[in-house]
Amino acid sequence: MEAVCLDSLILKLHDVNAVKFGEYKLKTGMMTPIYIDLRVLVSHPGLMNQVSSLIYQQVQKQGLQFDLVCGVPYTALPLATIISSRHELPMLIRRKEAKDYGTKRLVEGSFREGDTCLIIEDTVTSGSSILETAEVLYKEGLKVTDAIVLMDREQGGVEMLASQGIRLHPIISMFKLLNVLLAAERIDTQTAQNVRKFILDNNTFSPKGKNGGDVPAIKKPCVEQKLELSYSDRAKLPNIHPLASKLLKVMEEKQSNLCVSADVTSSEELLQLADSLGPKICMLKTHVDILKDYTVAFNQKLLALAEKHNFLIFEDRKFADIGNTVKHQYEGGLYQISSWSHIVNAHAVPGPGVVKGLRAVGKPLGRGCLLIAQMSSQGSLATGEYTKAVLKMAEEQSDFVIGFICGSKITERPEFIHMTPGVQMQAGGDVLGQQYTTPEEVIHSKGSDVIIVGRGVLEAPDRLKAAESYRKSGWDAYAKRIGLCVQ
Ligand SMILES: O=c1ccn([C@@H]2O[C@H](COP(=O)(O)O)[C@@H](O)[C@H]2O)c(=O)[nH]1
Repeated sequence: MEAVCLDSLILKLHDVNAVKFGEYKLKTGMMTPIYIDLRVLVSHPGLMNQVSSLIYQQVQKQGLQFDLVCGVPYTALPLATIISSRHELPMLIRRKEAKDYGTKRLVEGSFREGDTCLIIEDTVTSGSSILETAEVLYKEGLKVTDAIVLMDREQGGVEMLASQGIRLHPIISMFKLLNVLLAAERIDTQTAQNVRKFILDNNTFSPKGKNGGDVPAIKKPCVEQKLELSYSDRAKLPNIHPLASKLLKVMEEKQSNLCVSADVTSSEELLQLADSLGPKICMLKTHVDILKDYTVAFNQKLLALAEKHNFLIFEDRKFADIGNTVKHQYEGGLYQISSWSHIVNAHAVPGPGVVKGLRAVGKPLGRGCLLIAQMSSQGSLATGEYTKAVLKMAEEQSDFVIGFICGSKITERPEFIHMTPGVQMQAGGDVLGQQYTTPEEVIHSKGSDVIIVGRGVLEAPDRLKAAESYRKSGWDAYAKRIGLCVQ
């Protein structure tokens, strides 16, 4: 399969007038200064092949598992057809309207109830077209967990679909497109600024408010008006948890939103890592139970290094039992986690009692907890309604829950900190189902606050150099997210 360079593809799309600047009306009725018209692809078979290759590369990168593909009618139909034919993947065709003769089916093709269907789309604004297709497929007994889109206008489609339990994997973001066209002098700075402002001001996703009512659509920072708070602004919020405030201050001071996941099995190596990478990180994450030579002295040494280099310790214990049991697991046993780890995390599966149990031990010590709202591993069940329930649980115990382990921002409440594992410089995955996203994607596009990096640093030939690259990449992505207003 040919390797497709994203930047040159963007320029080619511009060449064939698939990217238009002016005044256009979207499906939603909204007027837009940029219109992506991928219908023209049918007149450019070479380009159509390249786009199809890129979509399939993304399917592979994400390690998606599915039984069938289905293109959203009509523009994505030929794309899905090419992918289906080239890779021998069975395809379905969704009809927009049923025929009034014959089988009257809305979905053409053979499938079994319970089969998983990957949706392929050309452009996403709100995500409603993908959802409409998914709903038709659901009615036929099919499952839809993932969708791939060539062009994401970054107006809330990813978030809306995530709220419905569908992971959307975009290939080109609106901001990437603008940057490439600007760098190639296809558009001027003013045009790029106008489009950016339009995109940031017109997010279509309105999550349901606490009482079930609509809340305003998510707003991001815009060119003239700063809407998103910086880490240091958030640290000063009146009702922020003191530990979350401390973390945000550390992040700002060290210009680091990097948490290194110290997944090594020797105490000495872990302490050496903490000492050498300490200046680069805001947090060190441990799995204390993988140490083969753990002693109580280890805790004290780690705490001393955390003070020396001003970082927090996060024991990734993933508590998941009834309140009474997690209390013991947190406070006692061999590891006495509450005595040295500033932050722990928990699954919400047992219900609010798990947080109550941890809180009983951790709150008097000034500790904090992250709830696992989503996971980076392939096929994770922590999606959709589950993620929403986790958010609700956090809101109800925000005197102890300081944020989330998640793939992307799940709430606009600035007091909560979003931390994302599964980060490497190259998107991809491992053979055991881990899925990687880049720092830029996690912080800039997905709106998370902290990148958690393990093997990206640990397996690098020079760990310090790698940690510095991740620190810089995560920080630059944050600066870009926040700094749009001060350009
Ligand atoms: O959803 C999750 C939750 C936790 N993790 C943990 O983060 C690190 C990631 O290590 P990499 O080497 O960067 O893959 C690891 O400790 C996991 O237990 C996660 O990956 N995904």
